[in-house]
Amino acid sequence: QFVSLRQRILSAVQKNATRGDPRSVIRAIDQFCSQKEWAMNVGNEKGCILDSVVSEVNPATVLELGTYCGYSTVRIASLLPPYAKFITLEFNPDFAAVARQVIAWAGLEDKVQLVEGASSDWIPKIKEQFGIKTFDLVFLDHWKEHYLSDTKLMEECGLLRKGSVLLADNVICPGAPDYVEYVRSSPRYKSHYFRSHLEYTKAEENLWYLGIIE
Ligand SMILES: Oc1cc(-c2ccc(F)cc2)cc2cncnc12
Ligand SMILES: [Mg+2]
Repeated sequence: QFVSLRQRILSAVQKNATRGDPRSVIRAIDQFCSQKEWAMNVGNEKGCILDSVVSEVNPATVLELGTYCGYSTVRIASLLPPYAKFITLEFNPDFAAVARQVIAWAGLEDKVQLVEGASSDWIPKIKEQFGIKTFDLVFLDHWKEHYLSDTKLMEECGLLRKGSVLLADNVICPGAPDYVEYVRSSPRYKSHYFRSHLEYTKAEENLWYLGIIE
């Protein structure tokens, strides 16, 4: 019967990756998506940029908006210090179900909390539900229409502080023009972008780096 793309990605991980080895999980997904079928993982080129930002920030608290199959979740979780708190929000229950299994295959289920539901519903509850004051790093990789509203919501909920870093995928493709316009014109942020390509393609893409300065 019909097997969904996310199920085929999970099968590729279970077939080709070693349990407890995050790097083999990343490699298995990248091989499947570059050789068999495109999927909207952040991919290896942007993934290396993500890795360098995570290593530089060395965050004690991380929020990821948009888990999908858990590819970037595994990349981030594998670089965090042992005491770090990492929350990833996924709206789609089918994606969340696959991501849980991918994260578990990588042996990282104790490093990350996958929460199902809408970011706009969960962001106001994070402080009391997870005992987190502010986030050192936020990776935005969910619906582009929600980048700006969710960033404003995080500000309003006091989840961002001076020094917090926000990294946003897909500011070109599919694009988040209102978000880029807002953060570029705000005195609160220092922003720059990393030039890259849309995952598994030659199309131009940027990762948008945002540092909160006040
Ligand atoms: O990295 C991404 C890429 C694309 C996407 C889809 C179709 C297309 F043609 C180009 C790009 C969509 C995304 C949705 N959420 C998170 N990340 C995404
Ligand atoms: Mg993306």
